[in-house]
Amino acid sequence: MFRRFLSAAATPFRAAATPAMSFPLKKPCKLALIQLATGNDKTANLKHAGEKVAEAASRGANVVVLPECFNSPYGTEYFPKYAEPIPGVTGAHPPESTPSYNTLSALASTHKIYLIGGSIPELDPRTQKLYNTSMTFSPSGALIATHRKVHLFDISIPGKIHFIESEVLSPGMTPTLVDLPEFGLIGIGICYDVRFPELAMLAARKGAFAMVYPGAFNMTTGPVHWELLGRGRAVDNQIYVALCSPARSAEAGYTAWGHSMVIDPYAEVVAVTDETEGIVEWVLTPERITEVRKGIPVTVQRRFDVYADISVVGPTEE
Ligand SMILES: NC(=O)CC(=O)C(=O)O
Repeated sequence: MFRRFLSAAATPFRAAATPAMSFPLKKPCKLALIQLATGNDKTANLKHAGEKVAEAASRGANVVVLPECFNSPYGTEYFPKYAEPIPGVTGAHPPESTPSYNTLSALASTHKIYLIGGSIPELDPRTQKLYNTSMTFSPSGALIATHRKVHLFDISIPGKIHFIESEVLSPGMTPTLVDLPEFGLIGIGICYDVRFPELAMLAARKGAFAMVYPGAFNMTTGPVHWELLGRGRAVDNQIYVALCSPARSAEAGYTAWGHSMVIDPYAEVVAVTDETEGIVEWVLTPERITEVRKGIPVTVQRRFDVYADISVVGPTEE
């Protein structure tokens, strides 16, 4: 199951096999990706995120996305210090212990937007485990989904980059599909999750119109893989893909690649920025999905007599 759904509108993962998905998106949806400049001061990061979310909302965004670890520097040494519990996921918590949740909820309700709050280091007080977790809020400020990064970023390229998230983080155990009732379903992944086609495939096969990945690629992998992976997930599934990075900072221990982008269902990069702070916007339309799927009808040409239907097999239980 997609067990991290929190909304009544949640769609069980083991729904009937995907129906024809001609209209996964119900109406045009303006998406804004905030390539946020962040630093070491959590309070300042939250305030600045608020300013940029307000800016995106004032330009008519329906769905606003923040980057991975938007409230914290990206590094295993920082996660324990910046981690917070998430109300509703691990019970009730005093407001002073959940500033990121409070800020995101208030921003979503003030601006009447869906807010995919990048990710934050999450502390589960029941187990003392830490996760890299994305929260999604509805326009009423309700938390409607959380996604704990399923694939932890454990890589070692000699002389280039060594990063082992699993030294301090635990992996999430479920894919995440969130229902935005006016628009449709969106799948959420975090950064390294984009390297695993299965999450996007599962979401698309369940009817998602987009995969959204808050992410922070780096100066080694970013130039070669960031766009390639995003376009791969888009062309495989004929869905929109959004990649939302922090802005690059010369002072940060981890140098983010930047280049937040929106990719359309034909795998074209339709909106992109450089490495500096900025907002990437695009209006996602049902017509574009329909046009692409009509022209290249892979969504109805699959051969489940030759290979398994992953969306019916589904993920293993936690
Ligand atoms: N930071 C990540 O999770 C992933 C990344 O940078 C990469 O896959 O490369």
